Amino acid sequence: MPTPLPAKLALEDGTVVEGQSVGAVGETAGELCFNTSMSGYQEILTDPSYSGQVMLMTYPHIGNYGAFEEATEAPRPHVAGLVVRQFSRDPSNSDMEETLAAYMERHGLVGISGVDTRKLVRHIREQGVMNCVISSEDLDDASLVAKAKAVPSMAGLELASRVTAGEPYDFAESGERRVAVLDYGVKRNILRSFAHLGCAVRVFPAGTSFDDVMAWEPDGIFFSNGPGDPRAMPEAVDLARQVIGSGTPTFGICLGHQLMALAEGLEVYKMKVGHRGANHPVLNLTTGHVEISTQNHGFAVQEAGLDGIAEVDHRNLNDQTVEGLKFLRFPGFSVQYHPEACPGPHDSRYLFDQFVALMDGRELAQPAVPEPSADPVEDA
Ligand SMILES: NC(=O)CC[C@H](N)C(=O)O
Repeated sequence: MPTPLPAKLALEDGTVVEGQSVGAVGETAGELCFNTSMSGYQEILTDPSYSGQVMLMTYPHIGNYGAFEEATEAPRPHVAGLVVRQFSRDPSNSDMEETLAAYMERHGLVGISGVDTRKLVRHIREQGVMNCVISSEDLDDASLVAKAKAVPSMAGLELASRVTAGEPYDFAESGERRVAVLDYGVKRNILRSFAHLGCAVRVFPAGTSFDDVMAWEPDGIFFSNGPGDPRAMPEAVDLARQVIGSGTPTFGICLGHQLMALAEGLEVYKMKVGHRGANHPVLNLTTGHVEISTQNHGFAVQEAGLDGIAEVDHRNLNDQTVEGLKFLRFPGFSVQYHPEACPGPHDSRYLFDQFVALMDGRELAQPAVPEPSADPVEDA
């Protein structure tokens, strides 16, 4: 195996770290984020919500089960770059179609390994999220730091137009009810989740007019996840306002949740450090149960001003931030986290069933949680 080329990671605050090039040789830039998932690197790399973000994986060993199409959330990677502690260059897995290195090279994805990821995470946690550059071409510290400083801030950045569908398309043509998906960078498993529950699913590009969405006669409207700052998306907020005004059942995930909140006059803010991982505890305030959730967001809905507009029905147990809203003025709800998982646990999958119930005009059933067994061996 050839010796990997040297690479550097530079942060806008002047921090520079040396490592080895992984994936494509080249240079990339974006907001440096970290994800605490212990597996699922492919789902993370291909999540369109990560457009414009360089992903640092806190799990120390990445690439160890190779790469395969089935584990992707989109046809290509969307992260701007990858930062890892140890990169597996010679993985072995009967399901893999290629190595992660080959996948990254094929898609021009630049990465760096050999980085003290724990130290960097502690740095970002203390200082707040910041922009960075990874390069295996330019190894001059001052030049790299200057490039990192020049990366536009994520605050105020509209990125959904980069990843939305070019044309409307049917993901599932037939079903008992029709879900119109507003695509700001939708993950495949959200579409699969609706189809699996017997929904016809039509995906509409960002920028589709209210009339064009309604002409399809949807039973429910879904605002998808996606990259960037929702406050820089006035057109999408306007559309959400029209949808809300029509009284059509509405559901939103992550960016979609933020857009629905903005449409109802609530505020969204940029967090010091976002939530990204597959192990974040969320309290369901209706059932009193804790869900272990998948998360990927750097913005959040402000709790102030909710009176008469929405109730917080899910809350993050790490920092108490708003994780879910039940709206009071129209039939709709939204979550900041990811019930579609991919990667992650399925504790929150019931939210898709609840949306189907809302479209059908049925009572929203709460998820059944098994009683813990007295004998831990029985659980195994
Ligand atoms: N996964 C998402 O939809 C992310 C939403 C938004 N871009 C944020 O970072 O908060």
